[in-house]
Amino acid sequence: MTATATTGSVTRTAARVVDAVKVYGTGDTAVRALDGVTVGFPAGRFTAIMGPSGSGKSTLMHCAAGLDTLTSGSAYIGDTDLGGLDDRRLTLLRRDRVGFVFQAFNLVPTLTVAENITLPLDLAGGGGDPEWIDSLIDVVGLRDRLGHRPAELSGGQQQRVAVARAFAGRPDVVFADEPTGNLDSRSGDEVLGLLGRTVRHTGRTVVMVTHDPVAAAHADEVVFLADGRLVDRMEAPTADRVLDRMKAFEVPS
Ligand SMILES: Nc1ncnc2c1ncn2[C@@H]1O[C@H](COP(=O)(O)OP(=O)(O)OP(=O)(O)O)[C@@H](O)[C@H]1O
Repeated sequence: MTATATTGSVTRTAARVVDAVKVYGTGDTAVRALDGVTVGFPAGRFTAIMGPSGSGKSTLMHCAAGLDTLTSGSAYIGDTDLGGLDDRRLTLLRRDRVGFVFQAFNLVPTLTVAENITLPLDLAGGGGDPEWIDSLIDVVGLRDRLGHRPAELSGGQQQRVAVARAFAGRPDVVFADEPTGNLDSRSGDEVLGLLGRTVRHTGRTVVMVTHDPVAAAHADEVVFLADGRLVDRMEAPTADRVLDRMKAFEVPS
């Protein structure tokens, strides 16, 4: 088991990368998007990845989630080394052990809310755990909308469906990439509160990329990237403290 010793307790790591390097392109045009990042995302916690534009946040998330491969170094989901998996096994791992929430809600317009939530499980040929899905529907507050189609929902409600879908298969970790990018601040706040509640109520793990200090403040911990490197971690963040930390990245003019 992957375990990180912390003071007085042992924290399991739901996902981690070790010495992660990602280079896009070759020669003069090569970009070193990740430059030797080692970071673990503790199980049962909500972690935000922050950093200036181009610092490597999305690249880190994509490589940690098995959506993209590292140039060198290793990425693990639990104890599984993603580098050791062929395409088929990687696809199965993403399907069975990882959930995703994207900025665009990516719901199927012709399906109802209930059908969208269970779609990945239905495609996998399972049906999932009905009790778990039932409790998720309450956590996301969509019980009275189950027969609606996405077009009949607000943006915030659609993202709540996407959150329920991401957790439906009881994944080890849910990766969220700017999940509030398409929402007004009130709906965004609701979705972030929901991600936090789901982590606390279910003991699942969320890793979220954001550039918004207010969004990051919903997380238990923030990790900061700059120029493809991990430069800081902050426990119990507040929007003001995150903003102050981000200001330190700005180049004085
Ligand atoms: N497919 C790609 N091909 C070439 N370069 C890329 C590619 N994807 C990302 N990059 C480069 O890698 C670096 C890191 O990009 P990444 O998208 O991970 O940063 P980010 O912190 O998520 O940025 P943002 O906040 O603007 O979304 C940037 O310099 C970017 O231009």
